Amino acid sequence: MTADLILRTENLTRRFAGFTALNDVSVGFERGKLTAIIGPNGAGKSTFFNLLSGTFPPSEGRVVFEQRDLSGLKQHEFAHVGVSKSFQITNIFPAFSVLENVRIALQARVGRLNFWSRRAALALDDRARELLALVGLGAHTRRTARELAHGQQRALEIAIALAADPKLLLMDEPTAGMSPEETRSMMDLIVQLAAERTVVLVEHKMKMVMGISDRIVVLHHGELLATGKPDDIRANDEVKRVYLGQH
Ligand SMILES: Nc1ncnc2c1ncn2[C@@H]1O[C@H](COP(=O)(O)OP(=O)(O)OP(=O)(O)O)[C@@H](O)[C@H]1O
Repeated sequence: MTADLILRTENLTRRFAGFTALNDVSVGFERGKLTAIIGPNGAGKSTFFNLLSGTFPPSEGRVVFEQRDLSGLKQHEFAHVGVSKSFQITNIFPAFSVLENVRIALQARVGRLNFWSRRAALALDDRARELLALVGLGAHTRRTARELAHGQQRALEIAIALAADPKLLLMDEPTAGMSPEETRSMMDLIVQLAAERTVVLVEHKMKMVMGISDRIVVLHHGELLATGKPDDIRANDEVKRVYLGQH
């Protein structure tokens, strides 16, 4: 049986001034699954993420989402085709309330026309509250975004990414800089989100994603080292060798 792939890369390559950060990576991502892209420092994970999310174009090869070649698509067009991302860097309006931050993201999606109808505005508020409840911020809707703890700001970014109702959610090191407690609740949230949509996340810490991912993609020196189920990856000698001494 062939897997139902929502996203695949074909010979994806990215060079920076002659240095090849990602080399000839062809890999598929299954629909409805949680896939983690892992690899040691400098493996090419961020480069891969930025190519998947359209931050910059490949030097060679292509990214295909639902049979559509995304090459040449502008950054904002990714959300329109169903791909949203949550960044490592915060992407929120710090002076606005938590609710407003999500409402603005929802507004961007429905367009200007509906904005002046009171009913439409209330529907947006309801949806924003729903998304905030989903990410665990239901009790914080009126606070300004800058008042939130780091982990809560990351959760807010996710609510903003979900406002586009993506088929595919891309996350770059979602637990970076988090306390152990924040990390645990973020992992729970990721599992919950992955139950309803395809999630691809980049993560430096291998142990953390092993327990929650359906599939793992391992990069090393910009190349695809292995791909498979967590158990296969754990047992893979090359992966063990690459990670030895790292943790
Ligand atoms: N804009 C750039 N210009 C030049 N070299 C770059 C650029 N971006 C990345 N690189 C190089 O490409 C390689 C892969 O970097 P990348 O950030 O993709 O790795 P990574 O796996 O995300 O690493 P880390 O876990 O340390 O974040 C590194 O050697 C890096 O120095």
